[in-house]
Amino acid sequence: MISLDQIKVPLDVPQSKRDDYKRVFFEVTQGSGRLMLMAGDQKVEHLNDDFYGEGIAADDANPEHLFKIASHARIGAFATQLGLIARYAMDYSNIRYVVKLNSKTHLVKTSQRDPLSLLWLDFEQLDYFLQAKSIPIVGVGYTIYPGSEFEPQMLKEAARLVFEAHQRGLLVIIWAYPRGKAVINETDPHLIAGAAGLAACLGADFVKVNPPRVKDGDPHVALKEAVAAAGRTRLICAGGKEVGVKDFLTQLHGQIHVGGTSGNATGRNIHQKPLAEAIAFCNAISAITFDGVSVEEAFALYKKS
Ligand SMILES: O=P(O)(O)OC[C@H]1O[C@](O)(COP(=O)(O)O)[C@@H](O)[C@@H]1O
Repeated sequence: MISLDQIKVPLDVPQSKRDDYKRVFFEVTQGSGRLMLMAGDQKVEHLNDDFYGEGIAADDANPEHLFKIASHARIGAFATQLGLIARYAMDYSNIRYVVKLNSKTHLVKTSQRDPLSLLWLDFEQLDYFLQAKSIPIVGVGYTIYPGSEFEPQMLKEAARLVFEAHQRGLLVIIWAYPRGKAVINETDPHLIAGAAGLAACLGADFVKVNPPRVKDGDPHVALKEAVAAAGRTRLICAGGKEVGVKDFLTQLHGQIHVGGTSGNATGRNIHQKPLAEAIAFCNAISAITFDGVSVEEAFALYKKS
């Protein structure tokens, strides 16, 4: 557990917003310093590939499934685009929202053109919701693709976004995915560590990376370089394609307790399940992330729910 006065408030958070920032950080991490983020931005990134088809629960065909899960399960926060929030949050106002401010589809392949994902909105639109105070917006998210020929544009937007968000007492999560014709291996541990350090230089509060892959040895040990490179920016791992529940919980436990990560941001492994199972799965992930329970205890919680 961490106490409020142990939270290092970045210097781009004005004095008037320091308490807001600390409160949001404490709420989102449930006092643990770790983040359990439910990722619901894939309706853009992967269009309907992640939401309809073999092995995917029929519940997932409708975007409201995401909100039903997020509002009934134990999660730190739910990340999605502002348009979906505007359409559903009036019925799901108990969710802590992270607004994903840039997104792109996967239709243009990297082999055709390097990835470029730019801001959809300015903070002026976000301020409309922040001032209305009708729904809890706790942070913003932005994806960078280090190695893309368009990285300068994304880095410039990301740096300004961090400043503007911190000026409002909001948290910032940077999705850092090395990608582009110049990137030979997106899951190389050393490259992922570089991307994590880049997010630290942007001033992010959390950086999300895809877990590194290694030919031999423990992939969780390979995470240590990235966790160290991120410094005070806390590193979390993406969930990836759906795997078995126990395998996922084992992987998460190893990432945290061997790799030293500060949690996880999961999409498909949660929302491709029917509602009851998805909620139970979130609760099991949160028990590991926030309460430090064992894989067996978390799996028992999942089975019981
Ligand atoms: O690496 P890709 O294919 O661009 O995936 C990006 C997507 O993966 C995530 O980072 C995590 O989602 P998953 O847990 O489903 O992998 C999403 O937030 C994001 O939209």
